[in-house]
Amino acid sequence: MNIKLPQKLMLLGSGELGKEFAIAAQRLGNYVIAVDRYANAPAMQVADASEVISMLSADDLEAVVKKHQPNIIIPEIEAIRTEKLVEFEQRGITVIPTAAATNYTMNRDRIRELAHKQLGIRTATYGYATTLEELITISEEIGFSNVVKPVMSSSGKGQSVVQDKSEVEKAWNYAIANSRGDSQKVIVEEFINFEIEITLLTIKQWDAPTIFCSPIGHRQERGDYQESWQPVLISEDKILKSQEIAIKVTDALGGAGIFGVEFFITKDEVIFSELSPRPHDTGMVTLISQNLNEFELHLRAILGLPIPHIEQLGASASAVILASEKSDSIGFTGVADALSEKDVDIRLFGKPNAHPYRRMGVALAKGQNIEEAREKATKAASKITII
Ligand SMILES: Nc1ncnc2c1ncn2[C@@H]1O[C@H](COP(=O)(O)OP(=O)(O)OP(=O)(O)O)[C@@H](O)[C@H]1O
Ligand SMILES: NCC(=O)N[C@@H]1O[C@H](COP(=O)([O-])[O-])[C@@H](O)[C@H]1O
Ligand SMILES: [Mg+2]
Repeated sequence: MNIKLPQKLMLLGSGELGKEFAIAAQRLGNYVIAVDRYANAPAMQVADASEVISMLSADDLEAVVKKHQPNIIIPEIEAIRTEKLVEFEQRGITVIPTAAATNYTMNRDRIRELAHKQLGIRTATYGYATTLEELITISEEIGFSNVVKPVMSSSGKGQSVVQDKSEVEKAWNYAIANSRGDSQKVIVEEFINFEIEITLLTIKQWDAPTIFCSPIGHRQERGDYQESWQPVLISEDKILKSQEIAIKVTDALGGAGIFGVEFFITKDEVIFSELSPRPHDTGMVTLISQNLNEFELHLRAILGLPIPHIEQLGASASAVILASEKSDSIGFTGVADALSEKDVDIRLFGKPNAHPYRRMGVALAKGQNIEEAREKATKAASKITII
């Protein structure tokens, strides 16, 4: 592939991940159109043009594509009318990684069937339910503890850990209330008592072999990421096993770009969880931990540019800066204090409003070892107050 620059790139979703991607794209002189459901979204602040639409509306998508005529469409969130992406692809616009992949990965059941049934990959034992009665039956089959999630949701929305039968109804109501669109289907998974969970950033290229970043460890609360770090202390065998699974799944999905492939690592096993066909939130640690961050890698893979070498720069960590209340006018204090330590950096996303647990920024740190890097990132994040 010998691509001509600049390209016209349309981002569907313009949050913190899109913002860093847009910056990477701009650095190579590309033209970026940032699209999201609200005005002044992070990526819009650094894009050449922006549009506010409902990305679940085929008509809205048609209108912005017709107006801006992008060469490449880059989904940044899951909640998109993916059937419309198929149509764009048929008309010759490149969709990253492919229109079909975005559809598979936005439905937990579709990607799970592909990985487990079609490809024979080890996952948590699971089942589905479309009514409370079905959920009770399947929960008892799988056993407790288990995890209930809407098939259509992300960032832990609608997800709960169920300890026993008395908690099933609450989990059902919570999942249905927080399900995207009008889907009434949930997945129940056996609770995996993992030693560590990792994201394997996997870079699928048009004309070159798939390559990997060093695995990223992370800690989640309420199904949402709190801190991540790189590298992780797991055996070479387990790394190779996770790479083998990542190749299988991403080859089945096709196309090009970065994928965040999530695994649970137990004492003896590598268990596939799910994947994002785009940069991963836990991968924000690469903003400090690698010579090329996950956004630059995504861009190079999309444009068919070479990636001669990915260098891991040593023990690094990220910690999220979360809002604690609802607000329409955002300010930060404590930034100077947070930046006073060596090898600490922060990103404040510029989201125009806040609500409890909304991710507003991230602290990044390097240390002598992982413990120190995590401590520094967490400490820096805790110094920042949203006012
Ligand atoms: N079967 C399970 N056993 C143990 N923990 C689980 C299980 N499923 C999910 N979790 C925990 O919840 C987190 C979020 O789950 P999952 O990745 O499926 O949700 P998500 O909504 O897609 O999140 P995101 O969009 O941020 O990746 C996991 O990273 C893990 O910490
Ligand atoms: N796990 C997926 C993820 O982290 N996605 C990132 O969060 C944004 C939405 O944030 P918001 O909900 O605060 O608008 C998305 O646009 C993307 O950048
Ligand atoms: Mg996940």
